[in-house]
Amino acid sequence: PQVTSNPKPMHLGMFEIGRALGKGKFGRVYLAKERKTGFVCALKVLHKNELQTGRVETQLRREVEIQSNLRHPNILRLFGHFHDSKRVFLIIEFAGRGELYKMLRKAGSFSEPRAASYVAQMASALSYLHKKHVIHRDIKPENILVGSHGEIKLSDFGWSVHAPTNRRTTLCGTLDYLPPEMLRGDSHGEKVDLWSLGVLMYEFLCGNAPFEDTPIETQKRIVKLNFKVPDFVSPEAKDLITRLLRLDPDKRLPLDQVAQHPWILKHCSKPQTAREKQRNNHQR
Ligand SMILES: Cc1cc(Cn2cc(-c3c(Cl)cnc4nc(-c5cn(C)nc5C)[nH]c34)cn2)no1
Repeated sequence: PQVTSNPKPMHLGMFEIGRALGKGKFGRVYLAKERKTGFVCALKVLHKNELQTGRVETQLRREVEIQSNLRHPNILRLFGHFHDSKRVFLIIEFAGRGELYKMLRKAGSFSEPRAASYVAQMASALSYLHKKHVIHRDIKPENILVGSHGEIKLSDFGWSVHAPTNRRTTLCGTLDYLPPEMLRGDSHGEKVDLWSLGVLMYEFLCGNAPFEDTPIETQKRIVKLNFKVPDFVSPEAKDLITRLLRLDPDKRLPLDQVAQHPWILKHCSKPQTAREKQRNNHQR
């Protein structure tokens, strides 16, 4: 829906509701079409009573506040929101190819060119976020969707905050992606997303997270940096993973150097236009 200068109140009747696309802890997501314009979107329906018991209203408010102001090709758009007596509705960009983690589970692991393309797109999205001093804090395959041209879309800003900060809400879900400073409850900054990018890249290439274990063992392995990159991973990819998975946040490779890393350049150099090919051939 185009946001007009005099926005009319939004309500459920504006939308034709289609099939369920997925479900999360506090509700479901449906395919939806705005009746007036035919605009297709995803409508996330959350139940107020469950939000209250889950004490996640603050996170939801933050998710709406942060995500509605973001504009980047690799960040899922939040176009607007409205509510009725029982439910909150988020009008979200529809990602045409669905959830990345389902693709990862089906494929087992991704090829190095495919993983490099995803890591490069993530680095671009995170660089945009960090320039706005927003940290995502919950980078994992489950929070990445895929657009209709195969581009990735970072979503679920329920854990995002403005840096620096420390955590006030109890952690829930997998610990696999948490950096040591968040496990310790220390104050932390944008560099937590660099650690999670390293965990994400490892999982893309290996099919499992580097510190995957029982919750207690995972925490011990994270703080001791106890992981091994399998031999089938190329030396360049292993180099990038080890430059991101550093206990000291200040030693993690900055995003602009991630984008320029040999492994990324090897797989992601943009295809040359015919003119560029012609010019390069003349220069040989
Ligand atoms: C509640 C709740 C559920 C979820 C997880 N979730 C996200 C979606 C979703 C969104 Cl938000 C936007 N676009 C989507 N496109 C799909 C999709 C496309 N195909 C071909 N298959 C699927 C599935 N899902 C989308 C659905 N569930 N987070 O909070």
